[in-house]
Amino acid sequence: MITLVKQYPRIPSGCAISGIINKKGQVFSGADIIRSIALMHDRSNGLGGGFAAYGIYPEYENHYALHVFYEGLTCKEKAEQFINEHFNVDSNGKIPTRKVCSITNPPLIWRYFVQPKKDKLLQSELTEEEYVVRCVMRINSEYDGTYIFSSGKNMGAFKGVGYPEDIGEFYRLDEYRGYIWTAHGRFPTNTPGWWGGAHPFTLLDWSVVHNGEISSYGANARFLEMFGYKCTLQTDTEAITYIFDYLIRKQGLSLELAVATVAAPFWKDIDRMEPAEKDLFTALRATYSSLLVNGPFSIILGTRNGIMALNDRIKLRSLVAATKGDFLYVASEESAIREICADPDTVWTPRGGEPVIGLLEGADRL
Ligand SMILES: NC(=O)CC[C@H](N)C(=O)O
Repeated sequence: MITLVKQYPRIPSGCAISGIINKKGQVFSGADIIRSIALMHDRSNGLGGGFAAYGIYPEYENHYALHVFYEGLTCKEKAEQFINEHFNVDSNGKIPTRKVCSITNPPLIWRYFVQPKKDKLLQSELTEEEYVVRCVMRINSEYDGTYIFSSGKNMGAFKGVGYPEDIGEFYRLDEYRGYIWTAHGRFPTNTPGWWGGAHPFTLLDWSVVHNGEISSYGANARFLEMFGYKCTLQTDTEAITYIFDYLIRKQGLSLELAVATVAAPFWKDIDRMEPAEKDLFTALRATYSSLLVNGPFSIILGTRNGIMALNDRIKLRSLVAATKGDFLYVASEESAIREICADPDTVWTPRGGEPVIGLLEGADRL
């Protein structure tokens, strides 16, 4: 019999996430997070892998570390004109990589440690962070073949097309030391597997890795566009990163309220709340109705102050958490935690919509 249409198995729960924080801020190498995400190899399909690491650039802790993909040298020349016009570049170079057989056709991957040019910043009448965000958005939307995929301080994203353990090897992450590491193995849902589309998605110090699919992407992206965010990377997860930046940095919401916006309680639950709480949650849902994230998800949000893992309200994706001493671990599967922490103090599966927060000692908010 001739089969005209090849039937590929669809594995809707594919994608793996993992995250580790040492709450005392002690740094450790990327080897552990690579082992953890590698254990979940079969949850990805080789079309994306990536990591976010915090605390890795102590010698440049007051600089924004721009990690950039270029499709070629012409793109680099053009974008560098813009970068040099807007920033003082104190150091730059190729991000060190090693040859890995399975990683083919990488773009040019460059890193710049920069600070905004004082006069430009003054002229712009923006806060420093907003200035950086606008520059990132401008490059990513107006400069063909150029993508700034990381723009935080003392942190960095490392990502690409491949299995996550190979991407970790490629970027030599065993040679970096950070106090927070998050990782992602991708099984793309509706969009292409390309270098810019791999997770994490970052902006300033925010990073997000995500298992799931956002059915509200269009509504979310359109709302974000009104405030200068441009979703250019073709993966739904990008919008989640900008939503947290918008709600927490620009709107000044607490993490709890941002969570209540993204994974809002059901109306039937709001109806049963005490009057003051009911008013608050009603106002949140009404004001930010376009920022409700619909569809299945488990995510890990990273910032310099800690991590937060969160499931959609009805927990349509797996998420497990564990602690051991000063460490908090979160991952799609318990085995991925036990691979690097054989004997955790506590292990639990968080409920839908209930954030697991790992704060750095001394930090009062994420
Ligand atoms: N399978 C997944 O969880 C995919 C996550 C996300 N939607 C992506 O395409 O990258």
